Amino acid sequence: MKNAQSSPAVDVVLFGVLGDLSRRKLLPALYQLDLAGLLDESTRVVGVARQEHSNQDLVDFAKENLTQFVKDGLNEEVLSRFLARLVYQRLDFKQTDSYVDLANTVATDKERIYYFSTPPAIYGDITEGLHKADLIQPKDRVVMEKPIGHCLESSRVINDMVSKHFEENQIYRIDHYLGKETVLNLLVLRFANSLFTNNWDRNHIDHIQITVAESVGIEGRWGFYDEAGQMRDMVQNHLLQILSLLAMEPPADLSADSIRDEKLKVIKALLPITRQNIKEKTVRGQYTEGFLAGKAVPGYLEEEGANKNSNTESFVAIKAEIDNWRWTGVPFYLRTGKRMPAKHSEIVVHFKEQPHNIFKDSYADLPANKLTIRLQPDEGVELEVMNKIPGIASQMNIHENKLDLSFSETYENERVVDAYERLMLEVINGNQSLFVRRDEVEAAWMWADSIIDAWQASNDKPKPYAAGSWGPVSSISLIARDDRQWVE
Ligand SMILES: NC(=O)C1=CN([C@@H]2O[C@H](COP(=O)(O)OP(=O)(O)OC[C@H]3O[C@@H](n4cnc5c(N)ncnc54)[C@H](OP(=O)(O)O)[C@@H]3O)[C@@H](O)[C@H]2O)C=CC1
Ligand SMILES: O=C1O[C@H](COP(=O)(O)O)[C@@H](O)[C@H](O)[C@H]1O
Repeated sequence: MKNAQSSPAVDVVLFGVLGDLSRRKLLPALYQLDLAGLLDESTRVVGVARQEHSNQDLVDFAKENLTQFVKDGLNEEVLSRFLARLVYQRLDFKQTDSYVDLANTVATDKERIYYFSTPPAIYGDITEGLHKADLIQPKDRVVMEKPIGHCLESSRVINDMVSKHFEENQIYRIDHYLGKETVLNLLVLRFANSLFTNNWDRNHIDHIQITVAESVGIEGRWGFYDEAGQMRDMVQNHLLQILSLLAMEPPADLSADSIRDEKLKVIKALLPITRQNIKEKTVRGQYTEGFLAGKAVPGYLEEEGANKNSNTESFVAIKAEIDNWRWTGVPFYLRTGKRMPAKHSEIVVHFKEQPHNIFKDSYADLPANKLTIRLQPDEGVELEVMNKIPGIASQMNIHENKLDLSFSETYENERVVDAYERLMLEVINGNQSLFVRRDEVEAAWMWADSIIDAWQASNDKPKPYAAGSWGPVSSISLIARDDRQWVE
């Protein structure tokens, strides 16, 4: 189908097509683009994996997973059009001499998008294999999933190997939080509203809380997750990306590098957390058995495939500080964890209190204004303000109220697009703005590595918290020490 935005005809080559990310997110995202008429009629999806399978097996696999993961049901006509785009190619990604097989499958007359949905340790092998089979042209692009590496050093090795054969303008380091509607809206909220633009600094803001809570556990991903933990899986990438968009200086424009330059400065200005201050600045936790939505769930150490002695954290809370003109003295409290009471991610900006209260008779302690940005679910923006209660009494009766902009109510005819859909389209169209540059990844690792090193050196075990709770008690103390509390 020719589309209104006329995206180019491409071959999307999905390495790891039978994996978890592909079946839950990537194939559904591509289907949705097809449904929206955003794929060129000759665009194909070449699924690559190491088992022997036929094209029909891939079609059956895709159909089963699209049925499960595409919300709002499937359109039969679009489904058959989409399934007809699929081609399967068997390949052991580590056998770098065997990519000639792939060369016989992918198109030579189209731009190619190589999507690495595999463990990052083999990104280098895949790049080498593609190079040896002469499968990299200047217009081709590569998408690398996060986390890139396990630490700064391993991320450098991986980036070096990929950069040997791809230029930086061909490399799309994906952080799917950058494709979320509400995360993108941070730019609009901050830079299209003078109310916020002019009050977004240490003179007006007391502190900021960023919570990314998940109710899921590790979902059968023990092998990957236990090596990573919540710090590498979520903080090093998603939370630092949110933090940097929230805290960056206004970019000159919306171009990829203008935004990335500003984000990088924020990450570089984060005060290091080291062996000296690790205990006061961070808390790490691990869930034990508990209840979620009334259902008993196992603890981390009882998950399928678990090593009972694992000290990997499934929860992290951090008091982060940005050492620059705008933010000195304003803590950013971050917390993220698995098996928390609900999937609930939000940013709460606590403005400073009024210096003086002329409404003491009706309200002794005027609360500060609070801006809540609901990232997911129930996307929206909410501002807590004080308001007069209507009435004839001569005394002013005032109370706290909310200006609430709910996306689902305000834009009821618009679908909230999944992050992977948006990002896949950006790659197809060759726009790097919503992807992460190498220096950002490295600066983020540098900060995260210091925390991980300090945890290892302290030998402390992660603090237990019951599944279905908001994390270990010590995460409450982390913020209470500053006379503040988490917004629940
Ligand atoms: N799952 C998620 O929700 C998210 C994942 N990511 C990232 O996406 C990437 C993929 O993750 P995920 O899908 O969960 O991982 P999976 O392990 O589910 O999938 C990886 C796929 O790569 C294949 N593979 C691994 N090694 C080789 C090899 N040598 N030759 C051929 N195939 C190989 C695996 O094949 P086989 O099945 O035969 O082992 C598997 O199908 C990772 O980098 C992860 O960090 C990022 C965000 C979210
Ligand atoms: O990257 C990852 O993100 C998911 C959470 O993503 P969301 O879009 O559902 O908020 C997380 O569960 C996973 O462990 C991590 O790898």
